[in-house]
Amino acid sequence: MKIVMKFGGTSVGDGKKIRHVAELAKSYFDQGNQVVLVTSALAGVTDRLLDVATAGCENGKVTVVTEFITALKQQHFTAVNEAIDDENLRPEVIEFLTNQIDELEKALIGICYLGELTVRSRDNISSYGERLAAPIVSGALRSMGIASKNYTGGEAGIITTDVFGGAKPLPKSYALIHERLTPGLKNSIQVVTGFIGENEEGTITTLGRSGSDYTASIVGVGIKADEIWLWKEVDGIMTANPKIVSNARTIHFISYQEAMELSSLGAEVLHPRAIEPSMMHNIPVRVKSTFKPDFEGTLVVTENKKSKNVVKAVSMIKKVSLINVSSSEMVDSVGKLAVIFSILANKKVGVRLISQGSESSISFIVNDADRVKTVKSLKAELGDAYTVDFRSDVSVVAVVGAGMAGTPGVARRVFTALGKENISIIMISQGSSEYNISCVVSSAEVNKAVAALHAEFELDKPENGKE
Ligand SMILES: Nc1ncnc2c1ncn2[C@@H]1O[C@H](COP(=O)(O)OP(=O)(O)O)[C@@H](O)[C@H]1O
Ligand SMILES: N[C@@H](CC(=O)OP(=O)(O)O)C(=O)O
Repeated sequence: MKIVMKFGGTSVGDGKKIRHVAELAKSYFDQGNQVVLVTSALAGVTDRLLDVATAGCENGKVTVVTEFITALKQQHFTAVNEAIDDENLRPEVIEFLTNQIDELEKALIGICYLGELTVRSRDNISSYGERLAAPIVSGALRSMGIASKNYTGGEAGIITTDVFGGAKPLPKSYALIHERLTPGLKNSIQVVTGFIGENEEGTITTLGRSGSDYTASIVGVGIKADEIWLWKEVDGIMTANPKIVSNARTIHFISYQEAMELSSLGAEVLHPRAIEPSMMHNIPVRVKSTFKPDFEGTLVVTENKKSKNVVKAVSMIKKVSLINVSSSEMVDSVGKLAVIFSILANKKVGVRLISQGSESSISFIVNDADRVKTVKSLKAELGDAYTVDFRSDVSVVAVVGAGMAGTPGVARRVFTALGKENISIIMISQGSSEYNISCVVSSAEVNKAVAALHAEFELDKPENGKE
């Protein structure tokens, strides 16, 4: 089989974990599979890179950068020593990392002096997490006797749009990936950085936070993989976030559509765009636990295997704000909603949920980070005839499942379960696909809401009797 294996930040959290990841990939390669490995940054590194860049831009303190660089070197050099046994290989990897970290330091110091952090330089800075991880993973494989080479996303052929922080691959990427990675498939494991690509001028871009899943899917299409495996710290896609609901269960089969709905409704287990390339080319995606490799995990495929559960999973979105726009001007008029959403589009604000209760008002959910500019621009551009209110103490809870389509009574069960827990519903939204029902509730009650819906739809019970 031809498999793309992606390992997330927790899976490559330190040198010992990287060694485990390399052993896992090697075991599948030794069984006769062709493997391309996509790696994320070591856990927490991307956040720290962005934090230091933001701090450097705001306070200009070069010492903050130098202290960070010392710690970053220490962390990655320790990982090299833990992951790579072959002492002859270590100096080469250390030299590669040193050069990368020197470049990074110069870029960060430049930000301190200029006091400016553009979207382009944010992408450049945040790309270093993966660029430092990939040579260590590749070195660990070579140390185990497997031929291996590491590539940045751009070097592997991922050429993207110019949308820094949310770039998408250009169609020509797939042929390039095929041309560049296919020759090495038979006798090596090639390691590609997740999360990053480059635009047509060769400038680094990123595919959005948690974008390494998306990279795996893109590479999978490029090399015409039989399967894409996303290795995680959890057992698979589960009926709820297991950190919130302790009796959440692994979902054995889920359709592409359901997985996409779940991830766009907050289940952090997958990047929202990750499924799309695989779905377009009908490549099965398997979500597995790095720490329990023999467990089958979740298979994401086209066909939605019959499940007795109408609801497959419950998810939630935190750090959002509810915006409400109302005006009598909206009654009996044409084009007013277009005006409102154009204002948001011009400010590059994405809308996560919409609900229109009456002709005179519309409510929608945006990321909390976009709240201030959303309210300010709506007030400025709509004028005094409109009222713009917001609430920032809210979260979204959603039930997702293809079985909900055409099944009466699901909404009643959602509202009753929340009502029994005294949880007030602030806003409701259902897509016409009927694959989800989403409710906005107070953030203080969202964990309770997830647990209540998980219990109501008996998601703690084995699906189709299967453990
Ligand atoms: N429905 C869900 N199923 C599984 N994990 C979920 C779900 N919702 C949220 N999560 C969270 O998603 C994370 C996925 O695992 P992780 O190894 O962090 O992935 P990655 O490193 O690839 O981003 C876990 O921390 C888990 O708590
Ligand atoms: N390192 C990037 C990309 C990524 O996908 O990471 P992870 O697989 O650990 O979520 C991020 O933190 O956003």
